[in-house]
Amino acid sequence: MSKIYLHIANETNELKAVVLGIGTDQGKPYDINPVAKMHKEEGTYPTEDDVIAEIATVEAALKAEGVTVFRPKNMPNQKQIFTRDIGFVIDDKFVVANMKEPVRKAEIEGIQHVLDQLDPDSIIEVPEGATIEGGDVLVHQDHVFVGISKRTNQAGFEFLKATFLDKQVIGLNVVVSDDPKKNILHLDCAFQPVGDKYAIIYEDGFQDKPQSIYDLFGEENLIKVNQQQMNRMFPNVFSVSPKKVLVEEGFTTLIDALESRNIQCIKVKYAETSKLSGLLRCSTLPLIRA
Ligand SMILES: NC(=O)NCCC[C@H](N)C(=O)O
Repeated sequence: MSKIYLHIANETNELKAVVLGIGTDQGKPYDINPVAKMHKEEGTYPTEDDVIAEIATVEAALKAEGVTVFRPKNMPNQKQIFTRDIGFVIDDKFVVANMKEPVRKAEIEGIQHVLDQLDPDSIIEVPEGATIEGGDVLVHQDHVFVGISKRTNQAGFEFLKATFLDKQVIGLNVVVSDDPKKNILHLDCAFQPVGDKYAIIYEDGFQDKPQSIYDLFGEENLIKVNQQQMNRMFPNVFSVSPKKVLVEEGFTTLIDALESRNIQCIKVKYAETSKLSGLLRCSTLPLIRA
């Protein structure tokens, strides 16, 4: 079996290998976050066929960029779209997430064939009591940003801090609400580095001003989005390199903002999947970046 040599130092370096979610065999609609709950109640929940079709366009776009794309094995009655949350890579370590929502705990079994290709010493398990989901973890060279959210608790943050001693691990409390317009499900719904020095940010998604982000990026390099844009998940794009980003095709103001900074946008349709409260970063689990 060929080995996978993990390497993730940031959110933007040239992408070499990724695990992209699948939309098949999802089982019943779930309401584990306020946005999905709203769509379930209002009868606007996305169909399985639409989600499958949208993910297929992402797969094609990634392959066109020369990226090796791994997929989860289909499991009956499991939503396996948002691979980002089930595990994450920091440098050469794979942290197996401890999912807060019981209904998502089995998803990791779908990527066992990927885990089998890793050096067993590179796999880190999260201790009981600590919950962490990958959407709350963003690596930025010597820094790791950790969203403390409904899904990732203080113990999860402390665990990462104690495990990655050579990193500065920064905890950021995000806004947790039952209101679908206000809730920040994971840190990557409110913040994401992009390009070689920029970051997309929804400032009101944090309980306190995220000073560390201002200090590290500089306010002039922050691409600020408003609540309506956050609700459409503008911060949740996905970089294939510092010069190229996958973006939902309807995010025209963001596309302009990125292109004016010399970041090329690969446009994909992902609006139906976004109704589950996840977009492109949420659907991808990078394993290797340059
Ligand atoms: N990183 C993310 O924000 N992931 C999106 C997960 C959406 C999924 N429906 C959930 O509620 O867990």
